[in-house]
Amino acid sequence: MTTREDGVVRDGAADDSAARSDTGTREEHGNGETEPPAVAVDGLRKTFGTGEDAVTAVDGVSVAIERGSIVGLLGPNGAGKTTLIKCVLGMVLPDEGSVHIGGIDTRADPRAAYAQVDAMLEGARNDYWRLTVRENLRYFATISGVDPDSVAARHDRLLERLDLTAKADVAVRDLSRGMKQKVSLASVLAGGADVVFLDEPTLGLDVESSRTLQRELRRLATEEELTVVLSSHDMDVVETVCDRVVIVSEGSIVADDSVDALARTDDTHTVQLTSGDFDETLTAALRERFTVTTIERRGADTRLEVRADSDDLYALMAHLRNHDVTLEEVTTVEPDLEDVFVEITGGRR
Ligand SMILES: Nc1ncnc2c1ncn2[C@@H]1O[C@H](COP(=O)(O)OP(=O)(O)OP(=O)(O)O)[C@@H](O)[C@H]1O
Repeated sequence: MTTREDGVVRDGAADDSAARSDTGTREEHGNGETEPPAVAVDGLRKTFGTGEDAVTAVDGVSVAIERGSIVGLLGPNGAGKTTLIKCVLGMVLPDEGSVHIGGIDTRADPRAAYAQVDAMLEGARNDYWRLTVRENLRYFATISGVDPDSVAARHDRLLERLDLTAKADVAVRDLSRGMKQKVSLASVLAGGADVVFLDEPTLGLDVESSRTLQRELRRLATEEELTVVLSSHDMDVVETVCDRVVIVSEGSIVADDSVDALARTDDTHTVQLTSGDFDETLTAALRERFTVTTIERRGADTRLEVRADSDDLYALMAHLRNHDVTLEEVTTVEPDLEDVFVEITGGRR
């Protein structure tokens, strides 16, 4: 494994089947054989400090991540995402629990377990700025234990797909911030790792570059079975690129499902109500009693946006009936990941 954060290098090692174990869920394959998950975390716990100052950053987390999937790790600031990732990568020693990568116990045989893992933990700052883009890819392939000549075609493809071909022979220090970020990602992928951990990979990227990067991650997951664990505060990125979302709050997993399934479990609805009968007194009364998020004048009409669970919605409609309000239009807004996240984590970002 090579992490871009601290320069720690654990190069590839011979597979040690003695270190493989059956811990963690195994995936069924068409031929009836089972394959261990790409990453299996079981009962992971980590507390920093002692006594009154103790902070339990990871509080008994268990999760299995299947091969070829992109999993988004979300949570408010301080939820424990970074600590969890660092425990999985062996950069922080957990107090309890186990981590298996491709079925290999990371404590029993860390070299074999981490041989196919790479990570970008702090964006662009870990590339070698004096080296060109292509030299960086060759360097990171080499320290992953791969002969760079054997993956030259792969590097060309990566550069092309990330719109970096024209910059291949330019020193990284002469690139824009967004391009440096893309070089960082290309470096993480340069050695052909099976599992990559990406912390805020799209931070600072313009919309086009962010989309390019998301497309490439999806392609690698679908075509090459790359497994990606991606932590981000950008809900749109997570919603677009991830197969599955794991939400962490106060050290524990509070939700773990596909974006669609999470949206379906959200009992809070956003409704837009348009009427010519919303005068100031009625609007003030509604704001007092319900969660009115937007008030918009539209000619003679007013449109209110209200967030309400089923009980509130019933009470709201009764209230409007009692005040003889004629509704011109009622629209229900489908909850997006942001709504679900706010609901689950109590509004913390
Ligand atoms: N080395 C450390 N020593 C003491 N406390 C720590 C250490 N690292 C993290 N913590 C604490 O553990 C908790 C979880 O922090 P962590 O960085 O894992 O959260 P996070 O979800 O990654 O947050 P963010 O989204 O802000 O990056 C926080 O309360 C943090 O202050």
